[in-house]
Amino acid sequence: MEELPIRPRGIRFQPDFITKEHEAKLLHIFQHELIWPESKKSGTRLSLHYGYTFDYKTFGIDPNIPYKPFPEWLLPLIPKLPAERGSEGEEREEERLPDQVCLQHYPPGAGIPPHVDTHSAYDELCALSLGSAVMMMFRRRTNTTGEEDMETEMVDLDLLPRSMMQMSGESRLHWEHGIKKRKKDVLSDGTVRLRADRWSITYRWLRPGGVCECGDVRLCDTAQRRAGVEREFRWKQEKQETGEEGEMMGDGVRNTGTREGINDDSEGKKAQEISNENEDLEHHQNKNSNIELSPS
Ligand SMILES: O=C(O)CCC(=O)C(=O)O
Ligand SMILES: [Fe+2]
Repeated sequence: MEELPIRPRGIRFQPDFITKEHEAKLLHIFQHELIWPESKKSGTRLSLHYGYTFDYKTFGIDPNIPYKPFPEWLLPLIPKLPAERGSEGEEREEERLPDQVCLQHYPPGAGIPPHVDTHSAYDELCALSLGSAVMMMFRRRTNTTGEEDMETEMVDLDLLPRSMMQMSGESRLHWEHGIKKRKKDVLSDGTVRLRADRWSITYRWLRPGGVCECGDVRLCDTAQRRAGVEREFRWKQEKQETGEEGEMMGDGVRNTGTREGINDDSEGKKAQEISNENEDLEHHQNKNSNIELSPS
């Protein structure tokens, strides 16, 4: 996968990871063979999970929820990462299967709030896009002269159907990413593009040791815990900064600045199939209730 010569650094991108014919077969499976969770509100993002389930008490995997094997259709879609992968340059096994895979359906108009996938839990992230193209937004906030004075840098990345993207380094740790809830995207040449149904497959590898050393107190849950950041501070702060509860935040939460990984169904009900509306809310609640419990 080639690294894109843009800010944020660390985005690797491979257009046409699969053929159009292969994509058509997958979309048929997604639409006619898979059983999706029921949507409480039409037009919201839905997800299905494969592999291990995240445990918010240990920040590792939940030993009580059985591993859900990858289905046949998923096997040829697993990205092969280079041996030197890893945002901190650690040695990794080559071609280790991802620990968690999340298939998401975005009806036109659906989005995902800006977030970083939890630093302590996961290292590498990849995402395959299928169906409609969509504009993903990367966002970085820097504190220039003081708390009150935040500078926000935004970069749009066009996620073309059949493309595989890897987020590593800066793009993985120090920038948030999200997809605006809207029915159209405006391209860099001014063209307005209508959205249609999109599916994405997110691949996550657990971070060995479950601790991130990046030190980014704004985005890293390990750094926040070490700094004793007040539990609710992050979203209070964000609200103050942006007054934002609008377009990007419409998925049932006020803020997912450090949105937790994925499936939190500790009661074991429909363990791998929950709507993202609830999912984001649960992530947030669990984040808040478990941040002190995590091992350092
Ligand atoms: O839909 C995508 O391409 C990315 C989704 C994402 O950021 C996530 O699941 O954490
Ligand atoms: Fe993400």
